[in-house]
Amino acid sequence: MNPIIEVENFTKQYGDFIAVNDISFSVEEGSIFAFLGPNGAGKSTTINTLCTIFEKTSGRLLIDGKDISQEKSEARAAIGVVFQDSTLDVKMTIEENLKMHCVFYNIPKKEVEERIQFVLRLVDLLDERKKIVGALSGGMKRRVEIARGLIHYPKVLFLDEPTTGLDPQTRAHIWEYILKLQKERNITIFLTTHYMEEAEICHKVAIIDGGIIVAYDTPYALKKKYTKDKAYITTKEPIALENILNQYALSYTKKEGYYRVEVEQLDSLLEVLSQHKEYITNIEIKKGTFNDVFLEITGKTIREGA
Ligand SMILES: Nc1ncnc2c1ncn2[C@@H]1O[C@H](COP(=O)(O)OP(=O)(O)OP(=O)(O)O)[C@@H](O)[C@H]1O
Repeated sequence: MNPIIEVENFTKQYGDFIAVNDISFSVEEGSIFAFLGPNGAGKSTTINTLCTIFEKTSGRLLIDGKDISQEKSEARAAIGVVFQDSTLDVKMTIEENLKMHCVFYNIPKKEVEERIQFVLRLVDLLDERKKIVGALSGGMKRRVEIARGLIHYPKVLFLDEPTTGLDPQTRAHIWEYILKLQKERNITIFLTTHYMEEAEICHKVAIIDGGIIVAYDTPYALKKKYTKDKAYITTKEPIALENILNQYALSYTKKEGYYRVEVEQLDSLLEVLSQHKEYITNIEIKKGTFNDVFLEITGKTIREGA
């Protein structure tokens, strides 16, 4: 697969403050990539630089093979952006907002209607096109922004925290559109998020903390590397269970009414269970979560739900 975004040794300083510190990564064409990190980690700085809004301090950033500093307009033509804060004109209709964007991108007049229909169909807003944006719900506004970000048919869509501030049902809907875009249109999606479950849906995730990429891989590989499954065992013979756990060198914590066992070696756990099976009254195995990944790597939990 082709990398459509290439970032090499990117650094961004605000005065003396280094907001992003020498990061490198690439994003494959047609994939969904998440930049996951807490407040102030450097996500918006990176996205805004890639979108040619901020100037880099140093490094090389390419979009669709175009250097964003030297071939700014070519790079811009390849990207669509949905910002954290709405930039729609609330006094205008959906259609008028989109038409204004067509002018901005020099879209030939004869193509405007076809494009408006195309992008509004993608986000299921075709019948609402005459509605004033100010009267729409938060979720609908976000969908209009996504439609607007697609009107010039970009190869890459940048979404800065696309679902922040939306209720869970609306968030799920926005995700339906994101997945549809990627699947049906092969558009590369680059999004920032602080929601763990959103990062989990993406093909690749880069975890950024304090301006540095601290991990970069598929969600599956990150969980495999940084988390351990846990077994929750309830027994009629606690002392016997402790003895076997010690014998197989499995770490455990005694809790009120059950034992929490770190599953370092599945073989060892299976041995323990088979030797102790007549006393076990309940067992539950929990997989490691993305929260565990983040905690393991950064030593802290990420702000959720903001
Ligand atoms: N214009 C600026 N001048 C000075 N410092 C800035 C400026 N913009 C951002 N910063 C600082 O750079 C760091 C990274 O900020 P950035 O907005 O990129 O983080 P973020 O990960 O996007 O966080 P959030 O989730 O809050 O948007 C933060 O410490 C922030 O205070």
